[in-house]
This record gives sequence, structure tokens and C-alpha cells, in this order.
Amino acid sequence: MASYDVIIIGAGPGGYVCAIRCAQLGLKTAVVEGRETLGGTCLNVGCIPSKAMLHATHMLHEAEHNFAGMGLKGKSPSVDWKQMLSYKDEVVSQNTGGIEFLFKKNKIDWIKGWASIPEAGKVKVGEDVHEAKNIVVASGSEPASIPGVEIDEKVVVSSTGALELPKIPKKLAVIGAGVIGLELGSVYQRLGAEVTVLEYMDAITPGMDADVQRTFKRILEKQGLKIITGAAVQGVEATKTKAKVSYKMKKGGEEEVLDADIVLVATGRKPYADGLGLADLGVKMTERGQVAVDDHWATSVKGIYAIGDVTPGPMLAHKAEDEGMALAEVLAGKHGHVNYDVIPGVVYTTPEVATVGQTEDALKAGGMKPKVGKFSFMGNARAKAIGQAEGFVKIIAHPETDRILGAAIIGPAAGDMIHELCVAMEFGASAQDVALTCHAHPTYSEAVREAALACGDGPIHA
Ligand SMILES: Cc1cc2nc3c(=O)[nH]c(=O)nc-3n(C[C@H](O)[C@H](O)[C@H](O)COP(=O)(O)OP(=O)(O)OC[C@H]3O[C@@H](n4cnc5c(N)ncnc54)[C@H](O)[C@@H]3O)c2cc1C
Ligand SMILES: NC(=O)c1ccc[n+]([C@@H]2O[C@H](COP(=O)([O-])OP(=O)(O)OC[C@H]3O[C@@H](n4cnc5c(N)ncnc54)[C@H](O)[C@@H]3O)[C@@H](O)[C@H]2O)c1
Repeated sequence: MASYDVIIIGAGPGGYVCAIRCAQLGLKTAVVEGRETLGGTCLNVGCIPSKAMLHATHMLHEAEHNFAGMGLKGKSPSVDWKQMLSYKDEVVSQNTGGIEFLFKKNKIDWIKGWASIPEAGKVKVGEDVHEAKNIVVASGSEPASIPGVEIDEKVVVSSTGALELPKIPKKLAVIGAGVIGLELGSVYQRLGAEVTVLEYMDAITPGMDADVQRTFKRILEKQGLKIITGAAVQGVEATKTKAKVSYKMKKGGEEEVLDADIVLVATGRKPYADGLGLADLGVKMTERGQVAVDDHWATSVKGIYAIGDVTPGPMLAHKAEDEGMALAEVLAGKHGHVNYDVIPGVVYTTPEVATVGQTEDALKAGGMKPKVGKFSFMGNARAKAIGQAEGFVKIIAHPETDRILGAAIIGPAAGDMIHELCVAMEFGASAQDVALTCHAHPTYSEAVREAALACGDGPIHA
């Protein structure tokens, strides 16, 4: 048994970042993690392995579809599936090992095992009870299914199963055209699977800018993904090797059946706090099963805090990380703040899709007539040079003050480019501020400047 200033439960992006900042601020810190490796969902079965698979399959797509046009002739590569999975596993272990190194460097104790909280100030792991002035719950989330669909991780899989399939399926049915469905759907489509995505809503990536939704869907369909929107999945019947997905079209009411070798259930994730004993402690939860917190991530029980996917807000690694850093500041007696209005969201398909802040539609629904500056990558020399000129940058600014309120990018490196606009928003910049900033040529970022110019007197290359 040991005594700490802070014990954090869960070593995902929320927990590990919080631990590192706590240690840097001089607090005696331990993290309890039940998995074999650090890094949580994100590093082990989420962000990192999915991006490794997206990268590898994007390379394959380039070789198959775009090399010859650039004068790179020869046989396209064949897929060694086992090797591709080992490459993904190697990327994961480099990253999880990196967190272990950072823990040692910062003198953070990793208490291995599953934690419970018998009372405020105490954390139990196995037979050991540790003392902590503060406890941070960073226990994350797990896949959520829908009624009539049981995940067996063999034929009916969550993202976790989809990242380690024994072979590439011939037919993959994906339930849900959200981030997971489209990223992993793209991976298998590029590997040659016939992929059909069933989405309940009338558009893909619900909540995103409608312009982006339409363009994104058109591009994905051109790549070969079959996307059926307005399709309510009713259930899945699975045998040992096949499955039938039944769905009902919301408009006409037709009942349809889709045959598949593998079904990926990508209908969202739910907070995970099993076994912690929060109910017995009287920790207040939201109606959606999240741990309720105040502005400083304090739960209803003194000395217990919560961050990341287990709390309300977008289920994103960087949201969890920001909360982890800010909470560490609070626990060290300083000020911690997260600006929830400027949290970017990125889909790592090709092209990438990145958004931040408000959408044009939401502002219009609220009665504002925002300025909209849009610029197509067709007018961007660098995007043309790599054959990715589909898509656009869209900046939404206040009609009177010109202050940037939101942005959406669909195009090459969108996930990196969005940060220029995040920084601009954090500094309360106007579209003109971005338009008057010199941007190097030829870069994709010039499209951001052109979209900012489009909020004023107009872009140059359109
Ligand atoms: C396929 C996929 C792809 C994703 N891609 C992205 C992406 O590209 N970008 C992005 O921003 N987000 C992405 N996400 C979401 C991202 O993974 C999560 O938002 C992020 O991991 C949340 O971090 P967290 O620290 O709150 O929780 P988690 O990362 O879920 O970590 C929680 C940890 O707590 C541990 N734990 C739980 N209970 C206990 C206990 N009682 N005792 C000990 N340990 C415990 C768990 O084992 C886990 O390791 C993706 C998710 C998935 C599934
Ligand atoms: N690049 C990233 O940042 C990234 C990548 C993967 C996952 N994540 C995070 O992981 C979480 C889970 O991802 P996700 O894609 O599972 O969830 P999601 O919420 O993004 O998408 C779920 C989709 O399933 C649809 N759906 C729900 N019920 C349905 C039904 N019965 N029939 C058909 N469609 C149905 C929803 O309308 C929605 O479009 C998200 O919060 C996401 O932010 C992020």
C-alpha cells in the first residue's frame, strides 16, 4: 500500500496525459491500468491502429490507381495480410511503449490491475488498498450496439474485432456511417472487399456541415463504397461464417436484407465505469450513463474527478487529453481551462475531413446570416500535383465582426490544416486576419487563405 497526491484510473489519452502533467507539477502520481499495455482505447484499439491501417491501404490504393498515371509502371503490390497486421501491431507497440517510457521518465507509478474505489481517498487494486488525496476516473468507453445486434467479435464485430480479422472479408456490411464506419469501411474497400454502409440518418457523419456531408458521400461512393442512408437496421442473424443484416428503409418502409461475411457495428460508443463502485459511492451520473462533472471535472463526491470518454462531450482523444492537462493544473492549485468551442474533429479517410466550431446550418437555424468563404482545391496547385483536388475549405465568419466562428475542410491533410483555424479562433481572429497572413506557395494551406479571402473581397484563384 502506498500513498499518493493523485491516483488516476485508466491510462488512455485522458489518464496518461493527466498523470504526466500532475508529475511535472510536482504531485506524487500513480496510474492504475488493467490492460497489458498503456495508452487506452486510442493507442491499443482505436486512433493508432486504425491510422496505421488507413495509411497502409492508402498506399495500396495509390499504387493500384494513381501510380501508372505518374509514370510509375509495373505490377501493383499484392497484400500480405499477416504482415499488414504485424505492421499495425508494431506501430501500436512503439506508441504504447513510448508511454511506458514517459511514465518512468516522470516517475509515475503504474499500478497494474483493475481498480475500484471503496471510499473517497482510497483505491483498491487486487488485495492492495492505496491512498490518494485525489482520484481521477479516466476509465474511457466501450463499443455500443443496437437492439437485435449482438457483437461476437468473430462475424459481428466492433472496431476492435475489425482491426484484427483473420482474413479480408469478401463482403463487409457496416452499420453506421459515422467516423468508425467510414474509416474502417474505407480500409476494407481499398483491400478489395465489397463494402456496404447502412446509415439510419439521411446523411453520413450526422451533425457535420451539410455541404461537406454531400461532397464526402459523393467522393466515397466514387471510390467504391456503397452507402445506403435512411436505413434503420433491425437486426443481424449470424452463423459461424456469414450474416444477414435486415434493415427497413425509413421513407418507403421497404424491408431489405443484406448478406455479408463480416458485419462491423459502428453505431457509437458508451461510457465505461464498470467495477469502480461509483453507484455505491453516490457519484452522480447523467441520463446517458456518463459521470457527471462540474466546470473543474469534479464529480458529486469530494476528491473524485472524471475526464475523457466517461464524461459528457465528444468522445475524442484530444478532448480527453485537454481535460487531463487542465485537471492536473486544478489539482496542483492552478487554473485549468478547456475551450469546448474549439475542439476539432477529423475523419482520416482520403480525402480527410476536418471541422471545428459552428456549422453554417446551425448558425442559420439560430437566426444569423453568417459570412461563408469557400474555396475549392481545384484552384490549389499543390492539391492538383498529388491528384487530390476534390473538396474545399469553408470558413464561417460573423456577418458584422468577421470573427471566425467555424470551419470545415475536405481535402488533403485537412486534419493538419484545421489547426491554423483553431489557433485563429482561440485568438479571436477575423477571416481577414487569416487572409492577410502570408502563406507559403505551393501548399494546401493556401486554400485556407483563399477561403478567408472569400469571406471578404474574394479569392484570387477562383
Ligand atoms: C477505432 C477507433 C478509432 C478512433 N480514432 C480516433 C481518432 O483518430 N482520433 C480521436 O481523437 N479519437 C479517436 N477515437 C476515440 C478515442 O480512442 C477516445 O476518445 C479516447 O481513447 C478516450 O480516452 P480516455 O482516456 O477517456 O479513455 P480510453 O482511451 O478508453 O482509456 C481508458 C482506459 O481505462 C482503463 N480502465 C477502465 N476501467 C479501469 C479500471 N477499473 N481499472 C483500471 N483500468 C481501467 C481501460 O483499460 C482503458 O485502457 C477512436 C476510437 C476507436 C474505437
Ligand atoms: N477520427 C476520429 O476522431 C475517430 C475515429 C473513430 C472513432 N472516433 C470516436 O469514437 C466514437 C464512436 O464512433 P462511431 O463511428 O461508432 O460513432 P458515431 O456516433 O460517429 O456514428 C454512429 C453512426 O451510427 C448510426 N446509427 C445508429 N444506429 C443505427 C442503426 N440502427 N442503423 C443504422 N445506423 C445507425 C448513427 O446515425 C451514426 O451516424 C465517436 O464518438 C467518435 O468520435 C473518432
